[in-house]
Amino acid sequence: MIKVEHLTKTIGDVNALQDFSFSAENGQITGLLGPNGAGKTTALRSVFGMLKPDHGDAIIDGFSILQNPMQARQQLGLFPDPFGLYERLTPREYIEYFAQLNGMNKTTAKQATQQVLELMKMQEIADRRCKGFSQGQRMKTALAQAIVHKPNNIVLDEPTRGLDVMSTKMLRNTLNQLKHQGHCILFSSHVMHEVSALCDKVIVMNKGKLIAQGSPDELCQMTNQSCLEDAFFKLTGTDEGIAA
Ligand SMILES: Nc1ncnc2c1ncn2[C@@H]1O[C@H](COP(=O)(O)OP(=O)(O)OP(=O)(O)O)[C@@H](O)[C@H]1O
Repeated sequence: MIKVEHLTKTIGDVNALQDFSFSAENGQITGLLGPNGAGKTTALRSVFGMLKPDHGDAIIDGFSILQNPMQARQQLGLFPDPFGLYERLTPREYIEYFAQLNGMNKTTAKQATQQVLELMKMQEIADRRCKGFSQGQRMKTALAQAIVHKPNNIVLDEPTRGLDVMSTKMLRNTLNQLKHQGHCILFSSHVMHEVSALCDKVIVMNKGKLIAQGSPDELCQMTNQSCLEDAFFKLTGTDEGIAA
């Protein structure tokens, strides 16, 4: 479970986060939805401890990212940009390396890597260098790296950006599987249909602030609209950043 408590961050002249609080529960997919510049990435970077807020904290499975950063980070899997993979490594080498970075010894890391390669059905590409991989193969490698240490919580910043239809579908299926296994999944997006289709809970933010939260249906009811896109428009007063 991820609890974001009163995050506040000013960057230059911009109030990127203003007393921003929400929680993402286990066994649910929580979407952070907001127009361009709303503060989604800043919030997720604060959750991961890459950015120090001026005020507030993020608590991951009971560990404060500020007070206990090591323990808090060990409960988190961060989905990296699938286009930024180190191309000279094979998925097995890549995933094993990250398993060890997350505190596993060599033997345990090898076993955990084999398990995740099987889970993601990656045996055929496990020992090929990532150079020349398709989008789907890159996405699988990136996701496998994020979950190899079996983190309870998985954080993804605009995970489908640049992915083709097949890779997006594969990612959605995997996120749903992880949710059913009880993981807490938190991702940011401004793609409405993706958020509608995937999320149990949607956190709508704009200008660094929480605007509304609830299931897609609840947000529609709250605003008297029939689809999330219209509800979002009503809540934020903008259609900026809405992607088809
Ligand atoms: N390093 C920085 N320097 C200056 N301003 C920044 C910096 N990082 C973020 N900001 C500003 O903080 C605000 C929030 O940015 P953030 O990237 O968190 O938004 P976002 O919701 O992720 O946007 P997008 O959907 O466009 O990626 C924006 O106004 C942005 O310009």
